[in-house]
Amino acid sequence: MSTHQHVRVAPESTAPPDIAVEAIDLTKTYGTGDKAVHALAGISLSVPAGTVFGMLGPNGAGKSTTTKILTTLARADEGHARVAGFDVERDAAAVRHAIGYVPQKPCFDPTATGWENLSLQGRIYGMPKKEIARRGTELLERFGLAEAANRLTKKWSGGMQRKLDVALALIHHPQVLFLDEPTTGLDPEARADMWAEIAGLSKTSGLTVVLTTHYLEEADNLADNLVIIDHGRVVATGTPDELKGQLEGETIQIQLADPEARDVAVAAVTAIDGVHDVSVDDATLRANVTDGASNMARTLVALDSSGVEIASVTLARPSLDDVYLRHAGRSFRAADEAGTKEAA
Ligand SMILES: Nc1ncnc2c1ncn2[C@@H]1O[C@H](COP(=O)(O)OP(=O)(O)OP(=O)(O)O)[C@@H](O)[C@H]1O
Repeated sequence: MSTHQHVRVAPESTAPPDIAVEAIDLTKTYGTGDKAVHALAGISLSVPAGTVFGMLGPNGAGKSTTTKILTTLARADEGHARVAGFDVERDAAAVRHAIGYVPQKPCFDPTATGWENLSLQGRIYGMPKKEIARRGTELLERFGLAEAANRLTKKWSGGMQRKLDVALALIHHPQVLFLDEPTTGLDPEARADMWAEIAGLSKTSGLTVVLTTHYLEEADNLADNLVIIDHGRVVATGTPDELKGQLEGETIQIQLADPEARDVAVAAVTAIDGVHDVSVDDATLRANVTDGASNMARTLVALDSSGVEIASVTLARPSLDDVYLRHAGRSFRAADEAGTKEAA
């Protein structure tokens, strides 16, 4: 792992398991009494080896806590987890050797060059000098950092620094790479670049990647399978397409001119046959419709007859936001904002 600590060499393991990560009923409470925060209320998940797995959830959902337990940095109160075939509690040292971990906060040394950072990381893992040089060169080239390798990393761009963090986590050839919010704070171009790197890692190196994100688009783009986490529980699981496929038809999204009209609007739309899962968040009303074109027309007529003014209307295929809304009862954005406020 990429935190600066010594780890023992892993015991001989048999062939890599088909399931790279498995968690069963993990619970975790921080604090006690009135101050207790139930961060995890029974998280279970299973990650096939060689795939990208997404843990998607709003701020405060429990993604980082789950990652910390799987990377041996925190202990669950209850439940079990195995990573790369090793139990996270009984074989913690073996787990640490089998994984790379990129936390939310940068872990490179800004006062050292890229090359010095990689070299130090290799020494922490007890790798021979020649192997550090070989693997370091390979990683610098793979991430397009070779030209900058001898410059101080504090002068690198945010995207380059993030890629160095990933390279550091990969120096010792881990089987499973954990990425905690890998693209938070990056500009759109650097984010797209990082997505391409992450997708490439599992496709070309057979690495298992477990990433946490609160970007719906990131999970949709990258994850072969994902869990949606809300309030410390898994509320939905599947491939992005399976999850979206659970919602039949299309989604109508209507921006109300006056948020005060939302109750009247919901009542009017709910009464229409073929319109389901009507919800409203501030001034945005959403509903699923089986036959988009004709139900869109009926919806607009119903709102007009009820005296509800409309600012704009869109019709779209269901997104992961709609999946989240169905399971959590509120939009992802609203939950994300609430989670940020709770944590403050
Ligand atoms: N060390 C801690 N002490 C007390 N409460 C904590 C601690 N770490 C996390 N929490 C709380 O546990 C809950 C889950 O936090 P966690 O960081 O796992 O969520 P998250 O989904 O990763 O969110 P974020 O994206 O904001 O990191 C939150 O309510 C958070 O405030």
